[in-house]
Amino acid sequence: MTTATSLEPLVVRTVELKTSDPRATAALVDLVPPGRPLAWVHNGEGLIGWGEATRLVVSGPDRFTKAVEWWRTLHLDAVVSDAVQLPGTGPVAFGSFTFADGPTSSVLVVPQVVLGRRDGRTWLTVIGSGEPEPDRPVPAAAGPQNVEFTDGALAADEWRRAVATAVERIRAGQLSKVVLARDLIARADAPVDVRHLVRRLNQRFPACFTFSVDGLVGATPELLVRREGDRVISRVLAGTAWDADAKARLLASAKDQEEHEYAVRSAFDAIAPYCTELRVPQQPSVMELANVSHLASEVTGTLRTRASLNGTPTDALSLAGLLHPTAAVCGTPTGRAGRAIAQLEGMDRGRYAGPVGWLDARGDGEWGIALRCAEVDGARLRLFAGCGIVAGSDPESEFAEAQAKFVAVREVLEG
Ligand SMILES: C=C(O[C@@H]1C=C(C(=O)O)C=C[C@H]1O)C(=O)O
Repeated sequence: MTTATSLEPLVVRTVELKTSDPRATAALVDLVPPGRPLAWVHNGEGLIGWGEATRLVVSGPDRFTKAVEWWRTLHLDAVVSDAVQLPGTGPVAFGSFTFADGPTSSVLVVPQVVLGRRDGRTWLTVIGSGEPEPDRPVPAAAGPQNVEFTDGALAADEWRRAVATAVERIRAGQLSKVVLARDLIARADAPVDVRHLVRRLNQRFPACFTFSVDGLVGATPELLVRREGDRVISRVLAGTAWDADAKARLLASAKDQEEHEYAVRSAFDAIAPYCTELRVPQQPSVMELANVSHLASEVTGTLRTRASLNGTPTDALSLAGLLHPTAAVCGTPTGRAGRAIAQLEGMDRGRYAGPVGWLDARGDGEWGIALRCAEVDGARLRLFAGCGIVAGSDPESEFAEAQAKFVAVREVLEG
């Protein structure tokens, strides 16, 4: 299924903001507009968007290729004046894609106004007729008062049993790894202001990518792919600990190293054919966050020219489509793991664990994996957390791991 709003040629203009402009010095997250804002912020830099010039809604196994084609047609027809010429200037689309190939909707949204920051430079892009953007930081948004949490699709015990079934299947040799997730429903006494979530997540997890796209809001540590020109990078995470000595325990844990290796291998294999060189560190490092720590590997490479690939697109979104789903969120082998997820989780993941990020007209962009996030629908939120299951997994500690991952969003909702 594909639907798109009008395909009138877009008129796009990017200008750099003077340092005297208050928007050039305000924190990006303080400028995020109310409603259903668009945002992608990391270490104080990134993009935020107002309004909607046009959108694509797409689903199915070819959702990525359809979206790439739609975006290509849209920006090729656009009339662009770009005085800044950096990744993220000129026409930009924010996107959030489903984990699964089913009928649930994925979206690309082209805002009317984008404010971007990189290397201390701030720019403003107006797309179409634009709409007035705030000329100063918006007052802080209040957090929700009373929030109640209830189980989502599976109660705690049912989910532990699903993990036990997965472990049995793995030990029986049916597959090597599967990532099982669960959802949690939160109800606040009034609609939740997304700006509050964005600001608090960014404050608590500055090294993560804080995102807000069409009601999906979170702070993910996992960068599926960043493309800048011919440079490509994927920060693969898998293997988690959350107690004292997490770092030493992770580096010494054979089970976590195994989980991690599957994820790195899947990312490497997906993009190696498109690269002239692709490097993987010999040993993973440890990424320490406020709630959990992960084994992490940065896979970095150089893309082949498009001509040498017979015209195969290697824009950031095409690469995200090739990489998705890595074994960090699906499993090994991919097909069997995907089927086990559909059988055992008892829910539709929606856009959780799918690619979320942005794309420009050069094909540069950043796509994270939508983790540590919630679908926000007024006063009701759906939170997600999952864990990689291998032969050595124990249902009780996987449950505790999922709880530790939920903390990211729970904390900003509760406090
Ligand atoms: C699936 C999630 O996280 C993923 C699974 C991890 C693991 O199993 O150790 C670690 C990081 C992520 O790749 C999640 O946060 O929901």
